[in-house]
Amino acid sequence: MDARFLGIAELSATPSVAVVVDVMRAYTVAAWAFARGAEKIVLAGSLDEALALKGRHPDWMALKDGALAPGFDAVNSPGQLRSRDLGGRTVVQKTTAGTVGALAVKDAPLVLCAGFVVAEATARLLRERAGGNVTFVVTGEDGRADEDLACAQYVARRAAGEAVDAEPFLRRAGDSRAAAELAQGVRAGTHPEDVALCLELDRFPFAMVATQEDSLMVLRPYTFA
Ligand SMILES: O=C(O)[C@H](CS(=O)(=O)O)OP(=O)(O)O
Ligand SMILES: [Mg+2]
Repeated sequence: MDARFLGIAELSATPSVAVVVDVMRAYTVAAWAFARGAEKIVLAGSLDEALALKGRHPDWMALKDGALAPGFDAVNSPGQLRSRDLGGRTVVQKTTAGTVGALAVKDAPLVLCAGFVVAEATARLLRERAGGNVTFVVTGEDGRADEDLACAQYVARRAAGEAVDAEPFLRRAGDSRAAAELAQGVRAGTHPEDVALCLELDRFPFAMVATQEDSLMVLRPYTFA
């Protein structure tokens, strides 16, 4: 497997396989949403689109990063989301980095969204499905967010079949700017356990696959047989 690690702005051609990484916090939140019963997550391109979707589907749950805003039901916090019952619900998610990264590769034949919580399942799906080039979209900080880069590099090595000690990768993520800002309350819409929840390696057994459905980018869990 040939792995490339690119920021969103560095994406030029449509990759054949894309792994969109957002550890803090979009794809940790998405994984928790599925763990709490959500059926699917629609990745919205803007706050207005998220609100319009919610307007057309009042039973859907609209989620944004930052502070809660009128029309939205939840924020991008795994600590807050993990106590919600989302059984059968559709979530609409709009965040600064994670959802933008997935929409940037929406035409790729295979798009996975990942964080540490689904690292091994993501690597397993890559081992099963991706033989050649894999583009890891490092969504944070123009491709330099160390929590995302560390996770991407870890998954790439596991996908290549290497035995890898996860601890240095998790430590890098824990020392990242995003972790510090979340812990210090610099970012809005947080929970005290958000950083720890984002660093739970393989918390969930499923991968997350995004596909286009009726012009929407829709994320669903992928469970192995
Ligand atoms: O909610 C998050 O952690 C970030 C937004 S911000 O950097 O805190 O403003 O969004 P994400 O797309 O999950 O990185
Ligand atoms: Mg992020």
